[in-house]
Amino acid sequence: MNSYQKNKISIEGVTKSFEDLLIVDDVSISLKEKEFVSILGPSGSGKSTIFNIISGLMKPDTGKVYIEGKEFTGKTGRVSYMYQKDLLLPWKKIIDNVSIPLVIKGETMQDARKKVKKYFEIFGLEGFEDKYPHQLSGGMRQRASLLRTYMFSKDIILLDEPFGGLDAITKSKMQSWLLEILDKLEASIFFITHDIEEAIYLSDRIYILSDRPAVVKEEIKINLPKPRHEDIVTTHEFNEIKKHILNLL
Ligand SMILES: Nc1ncnc2c1ncn2[C@@H]1O[C@H](COP(=O)(O)OP(=O)(O)OP(=O)(O)O)[C@@H](O)[C@H]1O
Repeated sequence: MNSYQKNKISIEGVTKSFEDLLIVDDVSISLKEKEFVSILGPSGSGKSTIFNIISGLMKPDTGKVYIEGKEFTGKTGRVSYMYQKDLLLPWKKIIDNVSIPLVIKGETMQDARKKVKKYFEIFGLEGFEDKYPHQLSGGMRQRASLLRTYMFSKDIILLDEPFGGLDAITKSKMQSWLLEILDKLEASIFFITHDIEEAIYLSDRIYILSDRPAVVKEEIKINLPKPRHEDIVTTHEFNEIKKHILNLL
């Protein structure tokens, strides 16, 4: 990553309280083009609130949200956002679940199906277009949710603990898969997690948040070589970063 890259997202001086309880305190963070940036912090520290503000679902009390340099504070519809519990509709086939964002944007079901179909291979879902969510494994359902999110807006994506509900083995497979397809997606991704190893393994940069109210404690650049493989988690460099983060939290 170099300093000439454009900001896809930047939030500046964002503060948010709920009923006099300060949750987010003067947070300024950014995401550059094609970057993968994690927001790592304790449970309940205000991470999802920051995503709600970036996506425009919530207005900050103070501060501003910019997307590609334009002000977007309180405006929805520009970035993809996958919630922690983003469920597929059980009564719809996978292809129709994934088509929803395009249909909401006004495309016919037929056109939407055609457009999403070409991404089934990248997302490891080829051949499962006409299955229902309960016929897929947990990892596949999560990939289908990710694809649905990606179809809303392909260039800027917010992922709120997308692998949080998966067992350790599936989670590790999903992380490796995500790293493999990142180049093809050509997206800039903000990723919420409270899993330190996940954040180091996947990210170009990590913002470490404090306990509530969330303030940015440190911004860490992850200079581990790419492409990254699973065994990187056993290296000295990886463990040094992990130790540093553990000391901060
Ligand atoms: N709409 C709301 N009204 C009142 N309080 C809220 C609201 N949204 C969030 N909170 C409170 O703000 C705090 C931060 O919540 P948030 O979901 O942003 O944290 P988080 O870091 O994403 O947590 P987790 O990792 O557990 O999902 C919590 O104490 C929560 O109860």
